[in-house]
Amino acid sequence: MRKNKVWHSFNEAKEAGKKSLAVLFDPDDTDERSLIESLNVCLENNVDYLFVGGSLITSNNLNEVVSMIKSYTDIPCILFPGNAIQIDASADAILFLSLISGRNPELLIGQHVVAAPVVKRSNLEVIPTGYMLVNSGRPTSASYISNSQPLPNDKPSLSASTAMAGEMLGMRAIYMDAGSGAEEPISTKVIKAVSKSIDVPLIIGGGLNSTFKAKNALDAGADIIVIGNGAQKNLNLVTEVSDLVKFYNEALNVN
Ligand SMILES: CC(C)=CCC/C(C)=C/CC/C(C)=C/CC/C(C)=C/COP(=O)(O)OP(=O)(O)O
Ligand SMILES: O=P(O)(O)OC[C@@H](O)CO
Ligand SMILES: [Mg+2]
Repeated sequence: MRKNKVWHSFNEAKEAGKKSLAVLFDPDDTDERSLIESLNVCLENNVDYLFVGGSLITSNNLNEVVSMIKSYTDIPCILFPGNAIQIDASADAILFLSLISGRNPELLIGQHVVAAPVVKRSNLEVIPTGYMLVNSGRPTSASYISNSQPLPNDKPSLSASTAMAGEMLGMRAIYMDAGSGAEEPISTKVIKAVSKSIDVPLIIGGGLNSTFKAKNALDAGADIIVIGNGAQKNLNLVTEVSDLVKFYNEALNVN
């Protein structure tokens, strides 16, 4: 297992008050040409992390996507797996997600038992991550596939207590997700409550398809914001959101 290089970069940034941007690639929605185009934009804009994964991957190209990311960029490539078959040893790290918002044992510990020997043999950096789905209006792929009930978007203390429990269990990051393509992102009240309750890095994603929504998440306390669908539909969003993140970091004088 690699030393905790990626996690340290999450944590050092957080401690310095620095915000980071991750772009999510879903292998099912990625072809070679658009991937190269997107990677160039990520490189030009100094995107901090590249996440790769999906709730359900029907294609067989996880390895190709990771290999292309590794050969075109030196941006850390981080697996964001929907299940135990989404493991590729050539990535840099894996968010070892446990779905702590749900009560489905398969996603709390089951897939992890299946994945553990494969991950152990790899050189992947493992980042134990409490994954919390938050209701975003309509069901998302992640809420449907996980057969779990997301946290309500208007009960900050439920999310805060869940995140605290995850941290107390030893999770080294919390990823709160409204789900890919969410109609509504996670409310700022929920993000604020969670951010105040934990010390580990807080990743926020789902439905961040405008700079306005990205800014709200950052203002509320997100350390890392993730954009997926929005970037896929409009690559300019990567430039706009990374300019926003740079603006924050310059204002903090931590660039
Ligand atoms: C630790 C290992 C190996 C697996 C963990 C498995 C767990 C707990 C998964 C959590 C539940 C889940 C299904 C998460 C999916 C997260 C993800 C990669 C979302 C990406 O977006 P999609 O949900 O694919 O969006 P689209 O509907 O746009 O395709
Ligand atoms: O695709 P979007 O809506 O940007 O969501 C990104 C990610 O958090 C989904 O799991
Ligand atoms: Mg998907």
